[in-house]
Amino acid sequence: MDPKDYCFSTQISHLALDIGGTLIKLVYFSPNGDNSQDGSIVVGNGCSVVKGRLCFAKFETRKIDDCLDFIRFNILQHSGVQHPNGTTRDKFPVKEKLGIVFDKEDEMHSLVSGVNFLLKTVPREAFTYLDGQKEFVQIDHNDLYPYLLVNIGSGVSMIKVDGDGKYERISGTSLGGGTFLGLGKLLTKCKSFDELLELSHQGNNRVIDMLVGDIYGGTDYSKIGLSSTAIASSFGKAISDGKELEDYQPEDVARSLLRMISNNIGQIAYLNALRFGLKRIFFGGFFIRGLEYTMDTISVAVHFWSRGEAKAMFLRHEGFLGALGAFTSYKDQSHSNDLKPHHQAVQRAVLKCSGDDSFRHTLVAANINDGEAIECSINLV
Ligand SMILES: Nc1ncnc2c1ncn2[C@@H]1O[C@H](COP(=O)(O)OP(=O)(O)OP(=O)(O)O)[C@@H](O)[C@H]1O
Ligand SMILES: CC(C)(CO)[C@@H](O)C(=O)NCCC(=O)O
Repeated sequence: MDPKDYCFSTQISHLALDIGGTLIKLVYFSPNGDNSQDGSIVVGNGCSVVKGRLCFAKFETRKIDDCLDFIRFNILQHSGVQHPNGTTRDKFPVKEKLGIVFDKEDEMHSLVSGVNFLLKTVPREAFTYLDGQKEFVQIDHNDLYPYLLVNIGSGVSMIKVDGDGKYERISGTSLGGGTFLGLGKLLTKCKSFDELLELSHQGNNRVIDMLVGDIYGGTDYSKIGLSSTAIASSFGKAISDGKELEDYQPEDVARSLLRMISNNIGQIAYLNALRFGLKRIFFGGFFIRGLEYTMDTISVAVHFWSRGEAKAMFLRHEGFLGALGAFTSYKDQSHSNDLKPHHQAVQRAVLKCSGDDSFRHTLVAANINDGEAIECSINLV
């Protein structure tokens, strides 16, 4: 288990789930203990406001049962929701596994809603990262659109956003976070994303990447704007080094791989921004993980190719865009006559569970410290 994982108990009243190719993202609302007894303050018209926090957790998709146990424990223990037969131990079909109803939301729609929500409501959400400097960007709500959203998950989606609910997926690439982790595991024998990142911190990409200087006798190719230290060919030195994989340090391989993936995404993003005349590019997805080297590489690629015209921006809650967007669509249910508690799920994955349905009576572990909680209140109609 990840050392950052720890056990805890919290109260979940509303939740949204995004089940991706690599990770499951969970956004849930946890009411404050200081609300009135049923957790809400009535404000009139039968409307009540509940104060609390939006919390974030992530789980590996292959360990979906941990996620379901986490939700089940925290919803059932606190909210008194009962399984149909009143016990948490019995088997029940996958859809009913949690004893709650999920409404499905479109993935791209959720991503866009998530970013718009963050940019409009959460202060100091967006920032630039260049030359080791993180600078928060003041977002003018009247001058937010258009922008390009680049979501780097297992694969990469590029979406032109023109307004609330106005967007088009204009491009994508299968060379994304999954490629980095998949190739990284094969090439370095590391077991996890964190291990691969740790390796990449210590590595030197120049050992394997072929630089412009390697081809041009140590000099810049200034006529076409390439410095001697620019990468001419990722992994290119391996062609003629006469080395086997084992002869390279895993740290250097990890570094080259991270650089290659980040550079490539930065370049494709820029080209798409150019295609539609977009000046602002927001990068999200769990691949980024707030990592300085990744953000720097992407920013440099965008800066370099756009000659400073376009700006790469990052988001504090980068990994939870889809789940947040699904969460924000709760309001769409406000006029529903259906009194069952609905929760949101990004529509893209079939829930898969192992055959073992026995409920563990331990507190379930979740990696909850990845996204800062957001203080907020929700209206219940
Ligand atoms: N703890 C982690 N475990 C596994 N991958 C991680 C972890 N942290 C960051 N990553 C990176 O994030 C990527 C997954 O990002 P994200 O959760 O945004 O995408 P996804 O929803 O799983 O994929 P997709 O949207 O393509 O279905 C992984 O492929 C990996 O590169
Ligand atoms: C398939 C999705 C949308 C799933 O999140 C994502 O992994 C992705 O955008 N992949 C890239 C696919 C492509 O455009 O080549």
